[in-house]
Amino acid sequence: MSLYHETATILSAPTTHGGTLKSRVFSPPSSQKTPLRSPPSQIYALAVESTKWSAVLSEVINATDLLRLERKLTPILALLLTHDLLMTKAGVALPATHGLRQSVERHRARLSAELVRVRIRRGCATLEELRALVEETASQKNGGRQHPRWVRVNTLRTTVDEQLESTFKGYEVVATVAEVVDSSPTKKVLCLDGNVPNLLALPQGRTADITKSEAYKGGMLILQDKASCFPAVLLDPRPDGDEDLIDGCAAPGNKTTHAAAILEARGRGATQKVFAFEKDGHKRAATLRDMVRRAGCDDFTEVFGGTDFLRVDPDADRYARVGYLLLDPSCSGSGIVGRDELPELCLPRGPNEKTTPPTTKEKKGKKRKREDENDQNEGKKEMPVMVIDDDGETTILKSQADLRTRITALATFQTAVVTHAMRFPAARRITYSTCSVYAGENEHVVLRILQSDVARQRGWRILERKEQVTGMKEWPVRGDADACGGDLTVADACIRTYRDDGRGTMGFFVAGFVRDSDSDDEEREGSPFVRDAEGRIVRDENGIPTLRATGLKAVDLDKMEGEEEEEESGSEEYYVGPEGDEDDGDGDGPYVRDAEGRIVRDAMGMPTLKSAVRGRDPEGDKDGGEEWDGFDD
Ligand SMILES: C[S@@+](CC[C@H](N)C(=O)[O-])C[C@H]1O[C@@H](n2cnc3c(N)ncnc32)[C@H](O)[C@@H]1O
Repeated sequence: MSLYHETATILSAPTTHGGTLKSRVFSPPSSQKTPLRSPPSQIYALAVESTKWSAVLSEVINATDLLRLERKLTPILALLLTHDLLMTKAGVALPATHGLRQSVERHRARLSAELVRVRIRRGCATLEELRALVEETASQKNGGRQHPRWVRVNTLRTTVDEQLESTFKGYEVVATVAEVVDSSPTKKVLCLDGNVPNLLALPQGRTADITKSEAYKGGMLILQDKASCFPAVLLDPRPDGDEDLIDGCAAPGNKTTHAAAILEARGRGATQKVFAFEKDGHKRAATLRDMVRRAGCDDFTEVFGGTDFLRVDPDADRYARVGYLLLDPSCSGSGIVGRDELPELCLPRGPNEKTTPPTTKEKKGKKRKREDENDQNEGKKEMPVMVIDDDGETTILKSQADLRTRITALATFQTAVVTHAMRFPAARRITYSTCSVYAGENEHVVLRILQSDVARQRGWRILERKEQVTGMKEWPVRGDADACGGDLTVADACIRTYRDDGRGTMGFFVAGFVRDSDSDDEEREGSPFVRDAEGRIVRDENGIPTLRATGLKAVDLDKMEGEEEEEESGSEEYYVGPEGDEDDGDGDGPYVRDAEGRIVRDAMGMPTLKSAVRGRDPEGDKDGGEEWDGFDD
């Protein structure tokens, strides 16, 4: 069977049977009689792209009367072949003499001419504009209107400023995610996120700008949902004490490389390391290694592929200095955006279907039939379903009881992973995250962890909201109080995101744990040196640290003799622009820039809005004015 027949079969199967399109293609049930001969990735891509284009292409096919002229073509085959003929560079992936290929190539000129008409009818001046419109429409159908394309700038290899000057040159920098998602799909706009440093939001329609860029290929840009950046930000690894960091469930490596980038940006100690564990010893481990290398942290990150984190000995010498652990174990993946949703498939009319409008009687009959079908589908939609976990595991769930059993099993594993992490002797900060929306995998797991013997014996407690790093503390969506048994402190400490709430993220959950005996503040209390907001020891240009007790340089004899230290300027000269809207019409966007045109950020990397600076008393408030609290909220 050809790629086209196989894809047609997959697309024709009722979606209530056999799970999502992805699962049907990549993990077909063992009951499937004939295994797929074409590469699953090709089938999947053809199915998704043709579905996205199906409204446009059905109009083209209907206008050319293709199905009446080519009686061997079914509507779905006509759609798939026309897609490849008109929308891909390579054309139809069949030999030139193949009957299917000829059946559409014979009509190439008319099909192309009709495509131009359809494009003009949709008000698009170019095919590129039509493509963007199709992408936009598809993402709206996925609830994607609220979902920008999130891009993490990998500071191990580049900076936001460098990227604004290169990959995103010519982009308008706007102040809110809403402006990005509401802009025209072809518009070059982006915004800098207000919760996660070095994260950009772009319109979905500009994804190709990223994926085709040298920066992306060179590991400078990483496509990562905003919510998936929260764990590394909340973990907040610092260089004090030269503590090592573990990612216990690491592949494909988004969070490992993010945590490594944060550590490096803060002046990683010369011996500080990241250990990344991945149970899968094959593809996922290879992807993790590749990502670590591409992201540029392989010199201080050790990858342990094929290693079960639960079997790693916390008391081994190698891990004696592990202070931070990031845990993002397998979960139900129920918060992932776009997992089940495909845009609606519109098929062209068959040769015998009428083009004239149906009579009232026909309409009534059809309506009743459709309602019957819908009712049946509604009944079937719930169960059975095939769920794919976030790490690709497929499970068939026949009933709500099955779902509960699955969540309970996952929760037991998730609890075991975090309580195991709590056994590392020097550990003092842990994050636990899932891309699940179920309380059973989230708040309930947090409560179980807090009540565990190891947590009590070793002094672990929840990382409260007020102790969280800037950006996470301000995130407004918190844990579910009921699911936390009414414990408001724990609920407020938990961070949630929902995929349909207009904040542009996937569904996600993260919570942090700290050890009381070893908390950050106490650690810093014990430190003899002054540290900046990022935890770095403050040094002068010669590298001499500043003593906390005296505020003097540790070996600065002049100062010790009482000489006044020259006051640091503290406030650079910023061009803020005249009063008015955020952009001020000066063409350089809503943010404050320094004399060299770079966006000014605070110690956490958050950009400074002009409006925030404008309200400031020029004499007072030298340390930054209003606190940044995010764009979305
Ligand atoms: C949710 S994914 C991690 C995603 C990753 N944090 C990221 O952001 O790229 C969970 C990963 O944990 C791995 N895993 C599951 N059980 C594990 C275990 N006991 N030890 C180590 N890794 C495990 C899975 O194979 C999967 O790759």
